[in-house]
Amino acid sequence: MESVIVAIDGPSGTGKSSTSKAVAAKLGLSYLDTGAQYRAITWWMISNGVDVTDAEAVANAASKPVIVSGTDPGRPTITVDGADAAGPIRTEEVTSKVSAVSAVPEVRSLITELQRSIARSAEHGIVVEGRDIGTTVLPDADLKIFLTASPEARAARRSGELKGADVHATKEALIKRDAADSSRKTSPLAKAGDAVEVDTTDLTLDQVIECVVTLVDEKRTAAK
Ligand SMILES: Nc1ncnc2c1ncn2[C@@H]1O[C@H](COP(=O)(O)OP(=O)(O)O)[C@@H](O)[C@H]1O
Ligand SMILES: Nc1ccn([C@@H]2O[C@H](COP(=O)(O)OP(=O)(O)O)[C@@H](O)[C@H]2O)c(=O)n1
Repeated sequence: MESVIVAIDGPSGTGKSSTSKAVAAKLGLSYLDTGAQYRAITWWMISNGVDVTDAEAVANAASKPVIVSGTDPGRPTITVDGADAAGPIRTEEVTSKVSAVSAVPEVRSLITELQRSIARSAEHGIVVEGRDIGTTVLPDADLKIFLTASPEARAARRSGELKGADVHATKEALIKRDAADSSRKTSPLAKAGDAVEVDTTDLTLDQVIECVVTLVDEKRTAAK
């Protein structure tokens, strides 16, 4: 197997970004954070006065922003209309509004096409992380992983990143976002039938990375 495509899905705080970046760096693959793309389009909607609760308004504006993702796992980047969006997409406002924007089918089809074209052009292969990569974006991925963890572990990890954040409030917000992402009509957060589920609650990040690298190696050996 020359080039390998790895899909890593799961809810917030399960370790998708940290695992995907490290696995891609170790194996010399590209890396794509699809959540950052949905956050970027949400940031553009907010900055341009689009009411994110108005699905029709969001759909009408969806093709306007130009979103570009840099796929080096050592230095992933994201720009919107040429402006660096890495900071602004992580605000609480974007986090609270992203599920509404990402549920709009027009947004999903545009971003899905963008993701497929990035995956196609990755010379040595790519690790793509998100919510619907194994089910919808790249159903033919060589390896699909679905990460899970208890809500308590996920909230503790997330609030550890946000200075002064209350673990209880973080847990409630996270559960609300999972519910919205899992219940939307168009490509909801879901485990693909052929994905390997890894519960990261009691694993260190290094153990999760090791587990995924081993699974990729096994796939490569089997394909020889
Ligand atoms: N297995 C783990 N054990 C402890 N902390 C972890 C583990 N995996 C990730 N983390 C930490 O949890 C936080 C969220 O991880 P991240 O990779 O951003 O998750 P996701 O992309 O699924 O939202 C980060 O601060 C990361 O360092
Ligand atoms: N493939 C994807 C990735 C993210 N998303 C949406 O984008 C949001 C932000 O994703 P993220 O991966 O940045 O979220 P965190 O897990 O990092 O908090 C999710 O809550 C989903 O609403 C999606 O719909 N499909």
